Amino acid sequence: MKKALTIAGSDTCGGAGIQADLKTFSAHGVYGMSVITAVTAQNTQGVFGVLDVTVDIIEKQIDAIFDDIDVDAVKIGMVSQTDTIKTIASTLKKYSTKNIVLDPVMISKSGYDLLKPEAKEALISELIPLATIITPNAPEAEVITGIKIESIQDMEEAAKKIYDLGVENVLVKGGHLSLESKEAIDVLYNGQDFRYYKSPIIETKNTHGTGCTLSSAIASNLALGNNIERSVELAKSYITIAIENSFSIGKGVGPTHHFYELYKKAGLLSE
Ligand SMILES: Nc1ncnc2c1ncn2[C@@H]1O[C@H](COP(=O)(O)OP(=O)(O)O)[C@@H](O)[C@H]1O
Ligand SMILES: Cc1ncc(COP(=O)(O)O)c(N)n1
Repeated sequence: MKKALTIAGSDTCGGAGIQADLKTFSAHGVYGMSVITAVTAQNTQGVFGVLDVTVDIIEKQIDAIFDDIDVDAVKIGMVSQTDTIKTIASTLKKYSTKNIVLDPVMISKSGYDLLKPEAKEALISELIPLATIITPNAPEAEVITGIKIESIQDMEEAAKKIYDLGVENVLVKGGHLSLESKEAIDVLYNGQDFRYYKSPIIETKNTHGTGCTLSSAIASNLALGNNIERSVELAKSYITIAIENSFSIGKGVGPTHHFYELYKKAGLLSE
């Protein structure tokens, strides 16, 4: 059994964060484990409070996993504040951690700062160099690079600039861009060439946790032994099916669908 770890925040309503990651791992037939960095009180309409877990307990959670269990892939999501970031980086460095997928979560769809603005520098200097792949959406790539992103060319320029910060692969996601092509295009850069992952834009308000789901699907596929290009391709199909089958559970932005049978039917799972 392959094993994946998510280091992220808890989302009470289950659409994003730790909960989305564990559902995604399960749907891929990967055993899921979690290190909780922050507890949020949120629903489909907003985030109403955040309690940051102490750095001592974050370190102990990471040690508890790695001292005992082989981890095939790690996904990092909401990291909240500078001390949390420094602790995650220094603790992960103690172990020969492979396949690290970094989703640089900054602002929730409902507009709440899930990363304190002053912690951006630590995310760039401490976590980016550890990552196998980073998956910023367009606004996050803008914050990291200072480049205004309105086109595929802008995404490519930002991907190159982020690559130069020391990460092996960069996937700039285009879900937030309204491109003339009416496609959701993600751009992957590996330091040499670009690859483009496209799907039709699905008209729905229910996109809570799409970034969390995509990054944990990439981590699942890396854990299963796929290379980066194939893992991103499979994960893009997974998130597209998850959004196509998204649904309303409250009054606001609903979650995507993690149902094993859907992915099996689409031929996305090996068994
Ligand atoms: N309406 C949509 N239709 C199809 N794909 C989408 C849609 N919105 C986002 N995506 C895809 O979902 C994934 C997550 O993207 P995005 O929403 O940009 O991330 P985030 O949740 O981090 O803001 C990307 O692969 C993106 O292309
Ligand atoms: C704990 C946690 N992690 C990440 C997100 C981002 O998800 P979204 O961008 O869909 O709001 C979130 N809302 N909550």
